[in-house]
Amino acid sequence: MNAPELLLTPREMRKADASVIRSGTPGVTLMQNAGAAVADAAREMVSPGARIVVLAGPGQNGGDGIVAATRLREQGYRVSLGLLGKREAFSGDAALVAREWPSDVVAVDGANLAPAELVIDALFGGGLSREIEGAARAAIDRINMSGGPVLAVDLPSGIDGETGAVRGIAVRAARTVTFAARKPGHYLLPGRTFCGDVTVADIGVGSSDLQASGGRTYVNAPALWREAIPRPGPSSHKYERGHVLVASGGATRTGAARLAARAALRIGAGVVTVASPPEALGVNAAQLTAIMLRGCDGPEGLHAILADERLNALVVGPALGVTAVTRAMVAVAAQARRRLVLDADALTSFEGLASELHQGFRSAPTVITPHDGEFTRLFKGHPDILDPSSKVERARRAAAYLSAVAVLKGADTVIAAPDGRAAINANGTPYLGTAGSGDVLCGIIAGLMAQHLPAFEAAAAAVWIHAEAGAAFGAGLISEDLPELIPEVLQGLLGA
Ligand SMILES: NC(=O)C1=CN([C@@H]2O[C@H](COP(=O)(O)OP(=O)(O)OC[C@H]3O[C@@H](n4cnc5c(N)ncnc54)[C@H](OP(=O)(O)O)[C@@H]3O)[C@@H](O)[C@H]2O)[C@H](O)CC1
Ligand SMILES: [K+]
Repeated sequence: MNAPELLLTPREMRKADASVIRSGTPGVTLMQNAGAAVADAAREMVSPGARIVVLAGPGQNGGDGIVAATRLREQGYRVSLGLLGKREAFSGDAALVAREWPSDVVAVDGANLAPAELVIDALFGGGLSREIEGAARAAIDRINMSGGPVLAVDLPSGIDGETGAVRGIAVRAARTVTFAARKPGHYLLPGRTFCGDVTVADIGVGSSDLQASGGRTYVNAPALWREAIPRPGPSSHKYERGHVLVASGGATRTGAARLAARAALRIGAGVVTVASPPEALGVNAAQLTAIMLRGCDGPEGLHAILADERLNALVVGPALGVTAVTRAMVAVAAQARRRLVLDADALTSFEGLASELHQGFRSAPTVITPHDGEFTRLFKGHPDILDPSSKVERARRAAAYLSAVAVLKGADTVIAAPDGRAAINANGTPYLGTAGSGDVLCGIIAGLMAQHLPAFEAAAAAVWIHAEAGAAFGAGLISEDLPELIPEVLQGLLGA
């Protein structure tokens, strides 16, 4: 089985580098390896002898660029080197490799990009620390205007490796070669859209060095949770596969619960029940077959239903209304100590009241699934949670504060656990932005938790499966399609 792919922030990457250097490999060897990998990628992009302009910044990223320039020149390419700053200003390993460049250099603003068949962007990588202005900004502007392909070293210059943010301006690359491990900024938006194809070069950083970085952010992919997906045994009966209860909204707001319920059943929960307000029983009954139905009159009704201990996973929120009654439903669900998924109105009903949920979920696995708007409303008054510029960090802090897994939705959905693990999802499709899509996601999460997946694995698997189903369908997707697409995705995962 493949190991989960760890993503390292620039700070964590520096710790990994330090670990390599402690074990005896000099830093300049890492730089030589990095530059050689960039040169290899360049050779794949242009024909022999092509004109290549390398633009190098003042740090180690520039050093990698100079190594690549030197290699490519030796291999017969017509290479010119533009520096941001003076050649003498390089320090450390970059100063060592700068001495080996045998030809002239020009200032970055004097580099002529017009004849270049390839521009190698080595202005800034993991050391970018502020907004880009002045000569560097003008250089990036010219790279983007040049119209030719750009190969970025480690990160497209201007993209923050931790957050994926554009620090004022950023290079638009056709390809990015990064080293040892991808960075969150390669996956988080908008960074992802600037990178082109990203490849990871092995520069001699071993897996124990990567572990030494302390990184706990992963790409969300089956390697992270496939082993946890249950396969029913020969003697399993339906209640062993879990019983999900989905709370329905009133008579004109019942569709969300049915979407969640259908998804929970499709992902393998043995039994699924919709808990319906009395006035909505008719409309729900008319549209449910394999899914069971029970009348549920508000929080007291929910409390009474939960006397049945076989109900082991709950979905509360979709289309329930932003009201004190919804808050009371959440309180009943939390006190019932069942696996719990909270979305939509369950979260918005606690606008500015996250403190009422603080640690309320400690006793049972809980997942919250806000999009950005719901997240901002829920954590109003909590700058420590809302302010970090990294989406991963915001999700992580929310998870720690609530003792719940936080799924911060979007085109770059982040899943974070209270223990600090986080995953960034990358297989999404814009077609998932359709009414009811989030309700289906809640149902998949609850269906997996009902089958005893731990909350983080359930949430991460559900986000991936949901996205995979949406991407498989493509144009014309509506939420009703999503539960019906789950079997194929599941069969692909389980090989059955
Ligand atoms: N294992 C690896 O991954 C290796 C990667 N390598 C490469 O090293 C870089 C990181 O190198 P570092 O020197 O830390 O950082 P940078 O080269 O990205 O940039 C630092 C310099 O840039 C200046 N800076 C930062 N932001 C700006 C800005 N907005 N405008 C102008 N100048 C800026 C910064 O100046 P300070 O004043 O902040 O100090 C530095 O001068 C990594 O990306 C890889 O490419 C190694 O080669 C080996 C191993
Ligand atoms: K770069």
